[in-house]
Amino acid sequence: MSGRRRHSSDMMSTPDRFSYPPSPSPSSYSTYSSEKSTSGRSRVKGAARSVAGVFVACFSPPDEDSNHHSSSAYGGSDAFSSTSDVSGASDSTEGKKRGTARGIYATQNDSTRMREPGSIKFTLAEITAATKNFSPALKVGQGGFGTVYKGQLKDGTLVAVKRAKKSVYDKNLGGEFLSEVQALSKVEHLNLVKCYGYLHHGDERIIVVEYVANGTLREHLECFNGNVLSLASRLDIAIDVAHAITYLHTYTDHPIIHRDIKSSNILLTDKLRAKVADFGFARLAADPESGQTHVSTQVKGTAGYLDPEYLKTYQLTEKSDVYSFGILLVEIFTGRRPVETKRELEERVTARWAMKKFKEGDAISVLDPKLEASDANGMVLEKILELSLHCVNGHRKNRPTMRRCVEVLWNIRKDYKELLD
Ligand SMILES: Nc1ncnc2c1ncn2[C@@H]1O[C@H](COP(=O)(O)OP(=O)(O)OP(=O)(O)O)[C@@H](O)[C@H]1O
Repeated sequence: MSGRRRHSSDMMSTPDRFSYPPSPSPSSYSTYSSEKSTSGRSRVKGAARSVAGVFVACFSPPDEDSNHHSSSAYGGSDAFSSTSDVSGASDSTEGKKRGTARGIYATQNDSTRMREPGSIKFTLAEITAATKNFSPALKVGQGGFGTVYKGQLKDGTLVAVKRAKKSVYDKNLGGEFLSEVQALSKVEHLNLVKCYGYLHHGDERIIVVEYVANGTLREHLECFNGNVLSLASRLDIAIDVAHAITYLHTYTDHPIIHRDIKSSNILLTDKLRAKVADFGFARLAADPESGQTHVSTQVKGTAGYLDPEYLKTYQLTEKSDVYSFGILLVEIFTGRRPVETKRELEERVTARWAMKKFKEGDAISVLDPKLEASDANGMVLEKILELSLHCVNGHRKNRPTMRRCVEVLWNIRKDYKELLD
């Protein structure tokens, strides 16, 4: 996302303090922990292995086999066995300067014809009109895929126009690009950024998505607009995100694995409702040779969120998203990034630090200092950490499904409201 990035992360442990409303028993998690079919899996190879290897070494997930069943709910193996110096979420690399839009636009062909109503194909004329010829004034961000512009379609719809950078483009990706975007454009959920369509013209690859006006979750955690996200809002946002991922995982007969759940991919509306962005785009940005340039970009850019079992096996499943979601939960309630390289060693990996405190019965000390350390907030934090501890279990089969996470979060919100009433 934009240039406002930093680093952070963490883990969990077992509570036996806080006599708040009963928390889901360990067994309630294990009910949902059985592994799903391998239908949605993919294998990444090549360069990814070497990059990923670095992170395997950094995190070296402990395989505490003794903690598989109900015991795993409390202190089961986690992925944070080391506090090695991990370079956390770093900025994506800038794409090279592109040819001017005017130059491309001058090539009159099919792409400049007006779009059929309902078509997801955009014409270059539409895109250049919407973005005022890719006006720098309308640039809203830069990510691994390329540059993002705010735009307005003829009918007034605000859109985000994501223009692939050169390094992402490859002729061999043509068919895949189209089929991916066509598939993604059918996915509709209140908490997912809607994909409106694409432009595939010459060496241009452009994706047009719903514009979400109120910045990223990461920016809000940093109070970029001067406002502190309340605990209730954070809980709502966590639930919105869980709904979105659950929807992707249960999407028709072809589950979609997001692959890049992180706070900078969560966009907020004016009413602070969350919309998850960039689902399914990882493959669009993949290097056709290695099978995954963007995956390696992600390994670098979002190290703190990466499933250690994925790093070991290169097999991506829905449970990899669950792991990232667990890290995100810790981030939302501590306010810290998954990896905070400037902190002292024991606090550098946020989830590990938080889990340790949680297990010591001192969860409240990891609450975002911008929030009041009240009993009600403490209760929520305890339960959130308990859930995220399960999500970040080193063994994916012990992690809950996203559907289960939703249920747990609903209960936490219910308990919170009751406590406040
Ligand atoms: N749909 C959108 N609506 C409004 N702004 C957006 C939208 N999508 C992206 N942005 C802005 O553009 C920035 C870059 O987004 P992009 O998704 O390309 O990169 P990223 O997710 O931060 O990076 P990476 O590719 O490494 O995951 C975001 O930080 C956000 O500020």
